Formats: sequence, structure tokens, C-alpha cells
Amino acid sequence: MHMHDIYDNQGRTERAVLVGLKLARHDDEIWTMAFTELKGLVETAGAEVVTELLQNRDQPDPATYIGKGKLAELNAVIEELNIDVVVFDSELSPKHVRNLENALPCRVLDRTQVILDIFAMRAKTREGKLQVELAQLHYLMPRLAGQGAAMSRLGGGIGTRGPGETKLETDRRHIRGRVLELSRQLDEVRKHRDLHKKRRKKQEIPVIAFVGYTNAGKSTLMKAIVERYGTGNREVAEGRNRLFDTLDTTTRQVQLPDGKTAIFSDTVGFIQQLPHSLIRAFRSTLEETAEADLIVHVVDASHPGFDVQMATVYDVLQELNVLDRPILTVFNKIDLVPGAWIGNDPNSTETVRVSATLGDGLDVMMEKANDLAGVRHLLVTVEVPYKEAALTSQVHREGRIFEEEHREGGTYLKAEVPQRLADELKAYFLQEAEEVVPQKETKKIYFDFTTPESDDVVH
Ligand SMILES: Nc1nc2c(ncn2[C@@H]2O[C@H](COP(=O)(O)OP(=O)(O)OP(=O)(O)O)[C@@H](O)[C@H]2O)c(=O)[nH]1
Ligand SMILES: [Mg+2]
Repeated sequence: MHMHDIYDNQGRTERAVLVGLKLARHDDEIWTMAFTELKGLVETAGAEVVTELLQNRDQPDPATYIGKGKLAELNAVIEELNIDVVVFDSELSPKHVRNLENALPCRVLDRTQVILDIFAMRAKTREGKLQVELAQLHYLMPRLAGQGAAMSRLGGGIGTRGPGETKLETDRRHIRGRVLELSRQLDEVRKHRDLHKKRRKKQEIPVIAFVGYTNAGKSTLMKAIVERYGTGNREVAEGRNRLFDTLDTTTRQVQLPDGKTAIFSDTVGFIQQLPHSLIRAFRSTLEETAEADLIVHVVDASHPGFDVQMATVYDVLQELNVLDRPILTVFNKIDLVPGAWIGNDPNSTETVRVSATLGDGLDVMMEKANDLAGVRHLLVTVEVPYKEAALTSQVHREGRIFEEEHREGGTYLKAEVPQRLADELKAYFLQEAEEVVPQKETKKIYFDFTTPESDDVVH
């Protein structure tokens, strides 16, 4: 059971008006981007945005979100333009919803409901569907009073008009029961997945997770990589130019440049003010990221607000507590902005520029991913014969050298090297190699895309 709020019963495209409230504390650029994004979301959900209404205020009106005058104006617009649904630009409080529904002759939605609706349309797997329904119920619960209409859509069997106190209680109990049931079913689905995960861990296969803003190109990149380097199932759905195209996690096996197998995973994209009920419900999907050995942060470098989008992604990653992982930032869609200055990402371990559609930069990306994805490093103490000079210079290139001496039998080295190189050096070990435990530090969220530096210019 899903709420397809945007469609009416006849399946006719609904006519929507967007209402934006710009508060004194809002940053101009970020606010405008979020509002433009809301338009995209409403269209993605299938409605036609007929017009927009904006208001500047210090604070939202405590009763009706927008002021009384604006509300009157909105009423006139609804009448005149034959509007079916009003969409407000942020998450409305239960009180706002109640008052606005009473004051307006059409349906009232907020940004969160639109996102929930898109998720409901997209969910394909059992887990995805359960998660969306759970998020919808979490959103609905505190807003039950006055949402008789919403309840009838959601519950079906429940009476249509409310909110008599008794009915409200029945609704609450019904929803609570459903929440419990959904949580139980989700637990079951997840248990299965955990089994898979354990097996993977045992085989020491590194997991590389794509994260990024919605529409950044994660799926397109996944497809390009799997086509080139995939082993096993190479089917990946085509990326599409629409918001929240991907909801369910796809994982595929890929061969890294050093020959080792890795698992790449593509999952749901992020957005500003990702509804909290959704983060809660999708926590386990998002937490897959927490299991990853490497996080690949895909950025749409051609988007004018890509820095804001990056900050949003880092906010979510911080909430998921995964900023201690190595991060490879991939500036994608570079074909659309050739020569543009892009900037650095102080949060990432490495940066690379690619075009997923043209395939540019993928090999460099794979090499960097290879180096960052949990490749075990070992501290070796060796004496390499002089005739093996190539090996010595390889240690210089790939390792970190702590001691070096030219001895009679060869070059004495104490160095930290990748597992693969340690294997090659095995014959010359003077003592057992030691495992190097990677240092994990929590990074600070910090951005500065304002001052171009000469070596950051893309040629
Ligand atoms: N020009 C250009 N377009 C790209 C590139 N990579 C992706 N796109 C386009 O960007 C749009 C979004 O791509 P997706 O791969 O679906 O994006 P996503 O990050 O998976 O999006 P969600 O699943 O919604 O989070 C599609 O229309 C792609 O064709 C690129 O390198 N260059
Ligand atoms: Mg996708």
C-alpha cells in the first residue's frame, strides 16, 4: 500500500502550485537551489508545476506557515488556475498541516511527502518497499489528527472521515501495529543479507560503495565500470536523468588492476534535507556504506551547486559515522564542463575526474580505488640482491621506506609495502613481515571552493 499523492483517482496529471518561504537565516544560493530542486521533485512525482508563490519572512507563521495575506493570495491562485495540490517547500509541522488543510480548498503536501511518494514509486525489492512504507508511517503518525483523508488512502479499510477521538485512537493503534509488523519483516530480510556479508568478509573481498547526490551519475559509472572490469553478472540498469532513480542497492563483482576481486555497490542517492523518517527507514541500506572498505563519492561536476551537494553528502556520511573510511572523490560529467575549475575536496583521500558516459578517467579511477580499497600493507625487512634492482625501485615507488642501507649482499630495506609487493619480496625477508594497521582519523567537514588555485585548473 503506497501513497501516490500526486496522482488523482483518474490518473490525470495534477496541477500543482509550489509555495516557497525564504527566511532571513537562509542563504540565497542554497535556498534557490533547494526550491528549484523541489520543482524537479514535484515533476518527478508526476505533477505539473503550474505556478510558484514566494514569501520572505523572518520566521514561519506559527499557525499557517505563510502569512495571512499570502494565504489569501494562495487561495485566489488555487481558484483561478484550477489547482489540485499545493506543495510547501519544507517539512510542515502537524499543526501547520492541520491549519492549512482547513484553510485551503485542495490537497496540501510538503517536500517530505513528495520525496516519500517518489520513493514509493521507485521501490522494487521487498526491503525497499517495506522501508518506504515504514518511513511513510513514521511521517504520518504525529500528523494523524486532521489527516482523515490521508488515512483513508493509506489504510483502505478504515473509515474515511475523522478525526473523532475514538477513530484517532484506532488509527494510531492500527499504525503502531503495522510499524511493528514491518520492522519484524525487515529484520528478517536483513538477516539474510548479513549472512552474505559475513561470507564476503571471510573471503576478504574489499567492498567499494558509491555514494553521492541524486543524479550525480553513480549508476552510470557503475555500469561503465562493470562493463569494462566486471566479472560475473554484468547486468546493471542504465542510469536515468531523474531524481532518486536508484533505490535498491546493486552489487557487482569487479576486477581491480592488481587482479584482485572487489565488490562495487550502487545505492540510493542523497538530497538536501533528506527526510528524517527516510534516513531512519533506510538506515540499513545506507549503513551498507558503513561496511565499505572504500567510499567513492560521485559528484556531478557540471551542476552549478555541486559544492552544496557535496556538503549534503558529507552531512549524511557524518550522520552514518563513516567519515573515517578512505574516500575517493570522483568529479563526474567532466565532458559537460571541459576546462572548468573544479576545486579540491578536503574530506577525500584522493580525487579523480571522469566522464562516466565517455569512459574517460575510469582507468585512473580504478587504480586509485585499487590503492585505497583496503589493500593490506605489510612492514617488511629485506635484503634485496643487487641483481634485483627492479624490485628495489618498485619498493621505492610503491612503498614507504623507513631504513635503507647498501650492504654486501644487497640493498637492506625496512619498508611498508602493499601485500602484493610483499609477496614478491618473500624470498628476501630477513624476518617475518608485520601487519600495518591503518590509522583512522575522523575528518572534519570543511569546504572551500571559493579560491581557485592554479594547479586545480582542469585542462
Ligand atoms: N554528460 C554526462 N552525463 C552523465 C554522466 N554520468 C551520468 N550522466 C547522466 O546523468 C543522469 C543521472 O545519472 P545516474 O547514473 O542515473 O545518476 P545516479 O547518481 O545513479 O542517480 P540516483 O540513482 O537518482 O541517485 C543520467 O541522465 C546520465 O546519463 C557523464 O559523465 N556525462
Ligand atoms: Mg542511480
